[in-house]
Amino acid sequence: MEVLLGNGIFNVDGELWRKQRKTASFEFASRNLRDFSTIVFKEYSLKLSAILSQASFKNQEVDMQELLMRMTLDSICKVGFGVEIGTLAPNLPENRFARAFDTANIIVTLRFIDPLWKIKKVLNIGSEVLLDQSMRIIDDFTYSVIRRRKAEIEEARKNPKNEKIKHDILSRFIELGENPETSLTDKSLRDVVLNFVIAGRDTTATTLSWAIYMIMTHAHVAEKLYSELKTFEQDRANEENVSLLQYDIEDPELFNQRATQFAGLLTYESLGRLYYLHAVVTETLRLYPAVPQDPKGILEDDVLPDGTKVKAGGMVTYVPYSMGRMEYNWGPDAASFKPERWLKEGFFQNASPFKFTAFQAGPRICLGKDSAYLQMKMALAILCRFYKFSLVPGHPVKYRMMTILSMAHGLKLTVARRS
Ligand code: HEM
Repeated sequence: MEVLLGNGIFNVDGELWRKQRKTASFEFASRNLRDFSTIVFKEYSLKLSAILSQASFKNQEVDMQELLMRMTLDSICKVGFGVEIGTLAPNLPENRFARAFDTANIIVTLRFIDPLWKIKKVLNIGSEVLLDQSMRIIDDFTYSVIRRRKAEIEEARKNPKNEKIKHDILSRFIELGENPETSLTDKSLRDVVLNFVIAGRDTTATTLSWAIYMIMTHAHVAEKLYSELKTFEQDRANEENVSLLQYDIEDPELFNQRATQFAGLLTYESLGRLYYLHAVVTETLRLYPAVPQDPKGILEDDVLPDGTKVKAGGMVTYVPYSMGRMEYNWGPDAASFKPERWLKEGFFQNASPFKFTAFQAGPRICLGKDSAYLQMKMALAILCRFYKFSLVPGHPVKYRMMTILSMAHGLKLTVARRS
């Protein structure tokens, strides 16, 4: 994976990992990044809502997984390096960076099962040529953003009065790297940014796709969620002293205005009160963990706590997909989608990360978990409050066998507006 991930957090161990983990944990805990992400996630969820509204008026089918991939790519590029790449526009434009990024991601992953990839690389043929071309596009784009950000930060420093504080992860890493001891080269900055894009994009989009699939195939869940969101909306409107816009679902303009008004009531804190929604997302990840299996190399001979001997040079894989479905862990109804299992007297109850392993556990537990929940809850709150989804008859929902558990043929659905 070196060509794509370099020395980024995913791809390194030891000191290189420890340093990045420390800086990134600090950043992820910052209020600035959280507030900036909340604004970005809201803006892009509303863009998605506008596209769905248009599709519903025109009775068009949409591929929800594709739209969600566009939404999360735009969001992570904005949060990660402060750039608007605009793939979630109504005409669904092509974007060179986005295409190259998808191509490189697929080819690098397929190297795991293609014994000939090294030969192809040496001879510069087949998929390795395409990978090379894609990496050039990705690197050109990323390095040009890094240079631009550095110049902006330099310029702002000359004019302290005009200093616009940038909240994207890249700007923060550039600033943190100004201490000569921790100074980061452009290559290290490139690795940091691309690792975050990889970490935060497909994982969130596929989880949202599975969540919508679960919601539309479990009518009682859709209704419970809708009812939680309606109550929330009224409570928040009362708290903020705003009167909710009266609207007719046949009026596109008013309908979109109303969705925007609802989004205005969604804050980081208030999203924390949507326990049923939180349970729906978590139950989705139990059955459809975005990282379904997570292999690790063995450095030294060792004995696992249950007595299993493992040998240096081999591999151990923990499998969140299986662990999420074991009756031993979840009881006899382990195979059923039941968000209620996460609630006690209406409040969300977390499980140990060693039991619910979708985000890993221990020192390398996912750093973006809270950010992912923030984005997923923001998007689902708006979508499930204003739309009802139906699967296009006959559309096959099948697994795609890649590192991330996505749907092989996308998620084709029709959309109806809700009052
Ligand atoms: C549903 C969404 C997500 C899931 C299921 C998920 C899952 C995971 C898993 C399983 C790992 C461990 C990988 C390993 O063993 O090396 C991981 C690591 C990581 N995740 Fe996430 N992730 C999600 C979203 C995000 C987002 C949105 C971000 C950031 C914007 C993010 C940032 C990271 C980072 C930086 C690591 C590496 C941590 C380390 O190696 O120390 N993740 N994630």
